[in-house]
Amino acid sequence: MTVTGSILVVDDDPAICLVVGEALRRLGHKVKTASSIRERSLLIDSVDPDVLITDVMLPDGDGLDGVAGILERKPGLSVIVLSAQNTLNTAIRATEKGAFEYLPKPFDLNELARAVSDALGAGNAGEGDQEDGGLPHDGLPLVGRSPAMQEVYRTIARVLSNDLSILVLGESGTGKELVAEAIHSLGQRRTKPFVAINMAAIPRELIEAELFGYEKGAFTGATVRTAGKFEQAQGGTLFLDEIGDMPMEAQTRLLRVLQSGEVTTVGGSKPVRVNVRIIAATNKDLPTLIEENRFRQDLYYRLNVVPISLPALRERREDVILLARHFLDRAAQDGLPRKTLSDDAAQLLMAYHWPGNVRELQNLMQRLAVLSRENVIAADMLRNSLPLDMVPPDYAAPADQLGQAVREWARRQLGIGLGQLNRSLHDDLLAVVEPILLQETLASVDGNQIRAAGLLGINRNTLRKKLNDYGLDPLQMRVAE
Ligand SMILES: Nc1ncnc2c1ncn2[C@@H]1O[C@H](COP(=O)(O)OP(=O)(O)OP(=O)(O)O)[C@@H](O)[C@H]1O
Repeated sequence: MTVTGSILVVDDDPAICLVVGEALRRLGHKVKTASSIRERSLLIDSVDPDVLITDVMLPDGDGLDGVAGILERKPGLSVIVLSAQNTLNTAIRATEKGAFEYLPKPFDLNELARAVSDALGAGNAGEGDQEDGGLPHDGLPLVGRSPAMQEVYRTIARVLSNDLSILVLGESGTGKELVAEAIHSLGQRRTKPFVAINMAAIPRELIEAELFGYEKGAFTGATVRTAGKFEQAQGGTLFLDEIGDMPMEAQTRLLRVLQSGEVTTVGGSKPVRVNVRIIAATNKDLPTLIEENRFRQDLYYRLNVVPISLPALRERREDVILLARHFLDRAAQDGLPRKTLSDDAAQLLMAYHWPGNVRELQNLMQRLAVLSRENVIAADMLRNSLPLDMVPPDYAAPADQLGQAVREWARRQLGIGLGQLNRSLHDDLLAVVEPILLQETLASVDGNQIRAAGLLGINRNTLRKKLNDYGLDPLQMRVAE
């Protein structure tokens, strides 16, 4: 049975209030709406909602400010935050303020409905410390606004206030170490050390000595007692990179340390208590390694308490340009000449397969910042720098491809005699291509209808009407800002 409740929706976009309000009412909830912080404050006591859904950018201020205060007065309330900013920063702030859920715009109505129903089932389950913990929000390291990255940000925000073990998964160069550093530097252990060790980069026979330390004389060359990475990370975070490459014997020892919370150096006998948060990472498929008896299942369960999967760059092409510009900006901050991307270069970057993921993109941008003589990086320049076999040969002529597709479509329609039916071929074609154009444009500006209308060269009302005419029912599609 679905639990229903009373909900206050706060958003300055009347369309969102309308759409969200309607959708929730249809599910049996009682809904009131407000368009500003002032109105929210006026209604919060009279409506006394079970769930508050609030936007962040409101006309009279930041919608997150004041949330902690509201929760203090109404501890049973659950807050769902909506935001078009889609950054790690917003996800973290929302969690810190005690929000139950954070939904980046454009969001899916089903997702919102599920969040509301979870919130009603749970009461306020916000894990935040209800106050601005003074975290270093500026210069957050992770760039990217794709839905997949937003999921990553949400998980990061949820693990900052606890010590759960994290397993970061993803291809090489997707940012696994960066995620580990972000969790450390934003979390409660940030004043203590962050120590990283790469299992694939250390000779197998030295891994245990590196991890657990060794006593003087434990082996040839051990001239002084040396603390291992566990001891070095005392109080902080230990990042175990390429964990899939760890030899079996070392895995057994690692498991024992994790279970007992104590390390004994190689050649030593006195255990030392250690308090470290473990973040492991791998680009290998650990369940397969377990089947092949190359990875311990019990260790896997211990490490994989919270998995974070980083998508390959080719699976989030919408982040490519954002990242490319970020790396060009960074190069400029480092004193290199400021470079920008031409439109065709941007298209080529989006079309490329990026086997080396973000690292490959970063290296390419740094190289171009140094080598390119022009201030605007052109596609030709990229063609010389990227392995050509990886670039789709037909990328350069999207307009030609579209023309060819239209030609084939028109011939097919005419061939089956549609012209004699009482229908308009012109409207039929528009009905195929225009919704795609509208949706893609909206998605590229995070659902902001004003900006989308600007890019399309039509006014906002026309855009709204078209969305309506094409049956792009805002109730069915992702909600725009
Ligand atoms: N989302 C991102 N925003 C900004 N920079 C990023 C992002 N992801 C990765 N990078 C940069 O790309 C490079 C590679 O990232 P990182 O070393 O974290 O990847 P990795 O997955 O740990 O790679 P490997 O598996 O090879 O160790 C780094 O210089 C990192 O700063």
